Amino acid sequence: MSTDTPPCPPLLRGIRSALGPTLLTQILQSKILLVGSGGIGCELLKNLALSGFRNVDVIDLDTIDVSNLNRQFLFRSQHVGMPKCVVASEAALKMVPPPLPSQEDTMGAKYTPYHGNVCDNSKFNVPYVQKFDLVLNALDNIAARRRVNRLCLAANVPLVEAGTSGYLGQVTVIDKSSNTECYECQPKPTQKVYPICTIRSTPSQPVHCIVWAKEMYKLCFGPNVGDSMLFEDEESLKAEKAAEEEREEGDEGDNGQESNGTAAAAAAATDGQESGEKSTYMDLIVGLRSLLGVDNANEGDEKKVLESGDDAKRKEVLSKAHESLTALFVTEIEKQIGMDRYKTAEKVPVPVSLDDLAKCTTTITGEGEDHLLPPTERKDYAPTQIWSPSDCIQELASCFLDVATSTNQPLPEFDKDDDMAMRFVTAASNLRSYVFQIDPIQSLYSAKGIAGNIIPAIATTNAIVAGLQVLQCFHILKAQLSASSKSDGNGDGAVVETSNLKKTCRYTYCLRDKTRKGYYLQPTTLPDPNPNCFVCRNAIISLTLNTQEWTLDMLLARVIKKELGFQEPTILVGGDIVYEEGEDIDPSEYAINLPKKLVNLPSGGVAHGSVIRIEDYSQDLEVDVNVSHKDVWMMKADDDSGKEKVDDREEIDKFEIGGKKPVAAATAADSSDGAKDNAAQDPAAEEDGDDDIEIIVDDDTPAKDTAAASSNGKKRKPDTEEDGNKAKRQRWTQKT
Ligand SMILES: Nc1ncnc2c1ncn2[C@@H]1O[C@H](COP(=O)(O)OP(=O)(O)OP(=O)(O)O)[C@@H](O)[C@H]1O
Ligand SMILES: [Zn+2]
Repeated sequence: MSTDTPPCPPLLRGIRSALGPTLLTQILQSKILLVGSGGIGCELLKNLALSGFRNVDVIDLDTIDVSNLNRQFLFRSQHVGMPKCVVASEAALKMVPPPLPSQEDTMGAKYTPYHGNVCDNSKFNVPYVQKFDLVLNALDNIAARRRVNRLCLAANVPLVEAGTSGYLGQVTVIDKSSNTECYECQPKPTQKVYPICTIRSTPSQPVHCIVWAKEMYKLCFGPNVGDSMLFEDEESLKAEKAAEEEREEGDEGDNGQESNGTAAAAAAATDGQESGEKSTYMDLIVGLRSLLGVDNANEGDEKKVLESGDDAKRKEVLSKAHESLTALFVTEIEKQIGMDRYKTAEKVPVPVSLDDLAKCTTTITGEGEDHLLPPTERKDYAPTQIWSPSDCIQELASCFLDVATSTNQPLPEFDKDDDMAMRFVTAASNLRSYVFQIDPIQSLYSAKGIAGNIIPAIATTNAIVAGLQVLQCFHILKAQLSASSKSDGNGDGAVVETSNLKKTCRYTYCLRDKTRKGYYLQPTTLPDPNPNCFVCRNAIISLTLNTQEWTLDMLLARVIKKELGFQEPTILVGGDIVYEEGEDIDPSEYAINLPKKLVNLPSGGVAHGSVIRIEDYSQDLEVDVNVSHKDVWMMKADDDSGKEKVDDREEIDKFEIGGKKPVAAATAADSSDGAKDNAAQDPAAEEDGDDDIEIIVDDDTPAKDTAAASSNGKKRKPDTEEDGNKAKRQRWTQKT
């Protein structure tokens, strides 16, 4: 970067007075990458432009939605549907103070949009990031943040990371050469944790019913029926039955005492259905999927199951839907009551009335009499209305008809912004709430808030956080400037001084309530890295799973990609490659190993005590994984008995990443109990990959501690720097 001082554009004289001419020159000449041009990103772009930054790349994968217009102020209604990064870059460019007339060409500002996913390694890789003086994150999900974190570490470029959640926000600087904590040094607490048995059989809050309805949506329309935690087939039931028998044997050996006195534990032990017997609705729903064309569709298939005017088919769909809904909301409920499942429950469930269910077959959509239309098609419809049970039935019927007339099969994963998905989830969850007498019944509008786990975005918090990010940019540029001038001062230039951002940059919290000293912003020093972080410290990871049952495919999808965030992994066992992905690599070469059990992999296989090496050149990441074999999973009861209780999740699905993987911030800060740190994972329940997920784990898993810490909504108010560092248990739960 040249240090010639260009003349100052008139509108930047204020900046020059405040920061000095040298830093202004640095600002004018620096190259910045901004990832995300949503809520924070729009604010940031405006700040960058008005501060004089002239060379900015903007990456965003999204297009503008009407719902963005209230706070993403660079967008107007005519921009709806256009790429965010394009519109935002154009708007910001117009705000860049114009150069002096004589400087037109050399001072020309460039705001370059890239409409794409930052995880796309072919475009946004280490050499790309190395071109920048610093990177700014304005993202809303963990996967993308994780990706940028790794790219910046690999490229050794400082990253200004930020997030907001309602009135709370935080900004920090991650810099490899300054030895700061990285984004992944502290694992991210997940937002909600619900016991599986609560969702399946003992719901008590609207949110339990909504989580259930989202699983039901997956069961009815999802790309893979087995992905729904409500799915049952012979095989899974057989395994469940075997597990139960084992449990019973274990209990006998323990004088037959109930391991945990709580009603939830009792329900968990038997869960939703008698072991070995499918729920009454299961086969009907699987049949309905097939009738709707969910299972038999091929990609790009233009054929609809139900053409307009085909009354016979329409009748068939509605009649099958009626049968399934009756099984779901009447027969199965009666069966459970008959089995005394709710003997001790405060409220015994009440099946939906058969009269209401009959509305299913009379539902009409499109033109017709008002009273026969589903609620969302009526003239007076408003998303804040509360639907009666018969409204819910009609809405569900219309969803089934929509799917039958759609060519877009199988449906994508649940998305709160998808109209049909929200209609389905609102109706199904409310019917369940009616059955279990849970208040309040939700409107579509409020159900959407719960289903998407939405904390309303506060434009002011975004603005404050973006302001703080730009202040950090000034500090970084200043430190880079002083480091380069010191290096130059060595005469021969042989020793390159690196900037230490810990001296100048701050981790800053944006608080809702004032600190004792009366401040709403709480700056603290940049934390040191977690020595156990496998991303920035190359720490060894320990992994416990059933090596005789897990296949390489499971390991790859559930642990290596989903948990550890590898993008293009190469997996080595005993020094030999057993799997490889990436550009120029033939995926079929190692495909043969994917279905193999870990113990049967080449080079001696993976068993207790084996070490697997995983490398990812796209992220410049290598890690060793110490594997332990485990096939019986015991868990501690949450009462004081200290007695162990069998974890009743699918044995095969269980794994534990522990020891060397950074522990959850909440438990790390609060507890010295190592057992808590090793929360068993339930990958089946962790389908979604972003911040908005509800993780569903069983009762008594230590993950509960994490959830409590992240969802209690109370944030510590750090008054001193030390307090501020402790408050990091709350970090990174932000949405935006
Ligand atoms: N992997 C990614 N690559 C590029 N851009 C991303 C990626 N993930 C998220 N983004 C972008 O980051 C921005 C985050 O901003 P923000 O959350 O304010 O926007 P939003 O998703 O439109 O808001 P909301 O979710 O509240 O409706 C979005 O514009 C989103 O498109
Ligand atoms: Zn780290």
